[in-house]
Amino acid sequence: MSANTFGTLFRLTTYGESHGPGLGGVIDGCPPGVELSEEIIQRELDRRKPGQGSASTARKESDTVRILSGVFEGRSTGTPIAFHIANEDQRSRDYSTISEVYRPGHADFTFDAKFGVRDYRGGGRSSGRETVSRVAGGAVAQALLARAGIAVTAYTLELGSVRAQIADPQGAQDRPFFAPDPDIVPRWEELVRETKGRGDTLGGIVEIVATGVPAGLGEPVFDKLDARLAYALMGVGAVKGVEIGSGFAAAQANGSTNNDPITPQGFASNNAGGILGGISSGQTIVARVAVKPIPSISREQQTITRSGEATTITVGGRHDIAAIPRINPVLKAMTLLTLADFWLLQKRNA
Ligand SMILES: Cc1cc2nc3c(=O)[nH]c(=O)nc-3n(C[C@H](O)[C@H](O)[C@H](O)COP(=O)(O)O)c2cc1C
Ligand SMILES: C=C(O[C@@H]1CC(C(=O)O)=C[C@@H](OP(=O)(O)O)[C@H]1O)C(=O)O
Repeated sequence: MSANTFGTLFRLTTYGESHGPGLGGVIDGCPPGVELSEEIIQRELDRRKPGQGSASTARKESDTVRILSGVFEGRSTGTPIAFHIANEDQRSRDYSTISEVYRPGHADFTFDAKFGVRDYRGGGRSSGRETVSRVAGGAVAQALLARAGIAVTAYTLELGSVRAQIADPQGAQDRPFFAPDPDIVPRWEELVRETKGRGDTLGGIVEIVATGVPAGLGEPVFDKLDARLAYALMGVGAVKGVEIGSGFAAAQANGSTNNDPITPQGFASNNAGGILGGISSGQTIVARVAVKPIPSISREQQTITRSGEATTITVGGRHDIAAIPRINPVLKAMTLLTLADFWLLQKRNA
């Protein structure tokens, strides 16, 4: 399996760089008959595209998707679904300052260490722009899973250290900033303004909720559902931690409080986050992701040149202040791709 392919039965292969002609991917393994169109994929891409909200990069990309194969008269045909998204606003000349100098916190140093050649115009393959292909692939997984009643949502729980109250997680999907609590949005907007004014950036926590997942998805040993979900989510740039259910808080709990009592009517709580022994329990799956602050900051930082000499850098170009909320649909997509894979596996084994 190529390092650019995700999944086993439902596979996404992606290509493209931030400043190349475009990005895209191929979905292999989607059964025939799934309702699909450019509009259906575009709906998801529109949630991620740049230029929306005060935390977003000023780069203007319409992220218009073109389906090249695998869909006929509004349905998947069972053949590879290929899609392409053209880059429209590279303005690559803005990026000359990072050609010889490594940005602290970004992948410039490690990319050079690995490949010895780096397309310095923006983040290249390491750019968050690469996630556009994941969202398109996730939209295909969403269409497949909708037929089974499985749905995924992802919303901001914390921006910086300002936490939202979760009153209605299920209804959160279409709210501004993908926030479960609309009252928090003005406070977050103010935090973004103030942080941007200091030439700095923000991280946060995103919560992901999957409903309608039947009991039995996942494998008991190496391909545990929680392990594969963490792999999928950690594979997104800027993600630094993943927890399932009560997660890190479980370390301080007792068995008596952390266990979810089982009654004839079902589980009495959901500290497990919907997964026990690597297998879905039929409860709602809950994961949280820690997102680090954007590394490209306009404040002076200490670094080195490609030849190892000490220097400083003040990063220019067009950058997000926070990957949140644009990362939210990406995390949703990675969860959908993971679930689609396990769902097909379970159907095959049934
Ligand atoms: C949706 C999204 C948008 C991002 N926007 C930026 C950005 O504008 N500038 C930047 O320096 N990093 C941005 N990042 C983060 C970097 O891509 C990421 O930190 C980098 O690839 C290094 O990977 P790591 O943080 O996982 O180690 C973004 C990430 C995502 C997922
Ligand atoms: C363009 C997007 O976000 C980009 C994510 C990103 C990064 O380093 O992750 C850096 C910036 O772009 P560039 O690669 O040109 O420096 C952002 O604008 C996008 O998400 O569509």
